Amino acid sequence: MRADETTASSAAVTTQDLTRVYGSGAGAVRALDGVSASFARGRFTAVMGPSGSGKSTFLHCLAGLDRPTSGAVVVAGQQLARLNRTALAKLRRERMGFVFQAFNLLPVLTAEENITMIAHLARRRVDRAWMAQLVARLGLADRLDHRPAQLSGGQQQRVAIARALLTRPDVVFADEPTGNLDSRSGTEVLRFLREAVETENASIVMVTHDPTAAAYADEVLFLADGRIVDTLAEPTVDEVLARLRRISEPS
Ligand SMILES: Nc1ncnc2c1ncn2[C@@H]1O[C@H](COP(=O)(O)OP(=O)(O)OP(=O)(O)O)[C@@H](O)[C@H]1O
Repeated sequence: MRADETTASSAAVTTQDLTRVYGSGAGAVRALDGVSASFARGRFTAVMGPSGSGKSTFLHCLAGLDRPTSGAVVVAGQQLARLNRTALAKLRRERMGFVFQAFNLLPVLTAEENITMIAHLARRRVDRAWMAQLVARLGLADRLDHRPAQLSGGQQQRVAIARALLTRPDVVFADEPTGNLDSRSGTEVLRFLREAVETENASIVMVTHDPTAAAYADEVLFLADGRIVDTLAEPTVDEVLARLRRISEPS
């Protein structure tokens, strides 16, 4: 356990009254409108909502990829708005992991080099035993010398997951991680993320449109018009669909 974890709350990420306004004047768009949320350590949370409800904006603000107009984001005990660019980049490298819909692997690097890239950037010694475990569990052992173009989409996403987990981040942000995958590869990815939560106490925040993917989470947050309008613990596909339908109905 890191020293600062002994005093930190059980939350991996918290937000307080998060607001993000794009543009100004009559054309201003309030993409987030006072979102306060807490993502506990060792929990898998899905963020859902209709198109334009603010999901991507929320994830980008949580991950320090976008600056909120007002309100606070705290990751690993640090308030992002108080960090300069260098400190924010360091925090992102060392304490956050990322899994994107488009995989975002470097094409010139092998699978192994992609997996270790963030650890190298963070000047961290690669934990070889942990890496071997990840690679074995993700079924990548015989693919480590391949470049991304030589891998299937599912394999590329599994490389991205190994990269995200290798540094044992405080939180993994996943943006539609199954959006580019067929259902079998998508299921493998979701099962692995679930397993990482169960066995490694990983904390995952995942934006998804897919109720099946959301059902792998411990909890679903529903956004509409930039606000949290509902939450669902221990989600099932049917209940997620019912809640989404309710949100989309005109009131
Ligand atoms: N850079 C931007 N400039 C202006 N408006 C933006 C910008 N990014 C997002 N928006 C607006 O903010 C609102 C929320 O967008 P956001 O992309 O966060 O929604 P979303 O729930 O992720 O949507 P989707 O499911 O379609 O990806 C939308 O009205 C969108 O048009």
